[in-house]
Amino acid sequence: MVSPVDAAIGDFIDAGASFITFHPEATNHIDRSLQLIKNGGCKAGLVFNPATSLEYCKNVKDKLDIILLMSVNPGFGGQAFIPATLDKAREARKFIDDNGLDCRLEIDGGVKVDNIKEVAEAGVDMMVAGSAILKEPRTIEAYKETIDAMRAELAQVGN
Ligand SMILES: O=C(CO)[C@@H](O)[C@H](O)COP(=O)(O)O
Repeated sequence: MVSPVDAAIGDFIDAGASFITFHPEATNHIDRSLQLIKNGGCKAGLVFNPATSLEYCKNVKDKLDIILLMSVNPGFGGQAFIPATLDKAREARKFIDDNGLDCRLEIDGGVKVDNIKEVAEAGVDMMVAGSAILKEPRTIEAYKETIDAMRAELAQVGN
């Protein structure tokens, strides 16, 4: 979680970012921060901590290219997935679909082989997985095995 938001946006644009997201509670002017990102040619979005309401989306929906739901309290990898995030994902998916938005729905935190299918079934289309993949043994083969297992789970979505 970075604050102040607006001062950092230019740095990320200059560094070549394609998507820039920020926490709504970290800026004084959500609409202005989203506009700054879009004016810089990047896709823009909001990040929601587990206890932060999706209400912030309502008045800026035309500027949202991505909604990112934190499924842990940000800080470090290896935390357990917070199950209530699944309801929040369903709520966000409904908001995106009801408003006909061209907006990705991402989740970050505690995503593993054994919950990635449930996450996708809640309407999420981008997942961040850290410790599930980057664990011992730290080999390309081991990483691939986990990613393949995740892909196999995703192929079962809806079954
Ligand atoms: O930034 C954060 C949490 O602060 C996340 O990106 C996690 O680092 C993802 O790691 P896992 O929860 O998958 O281990």
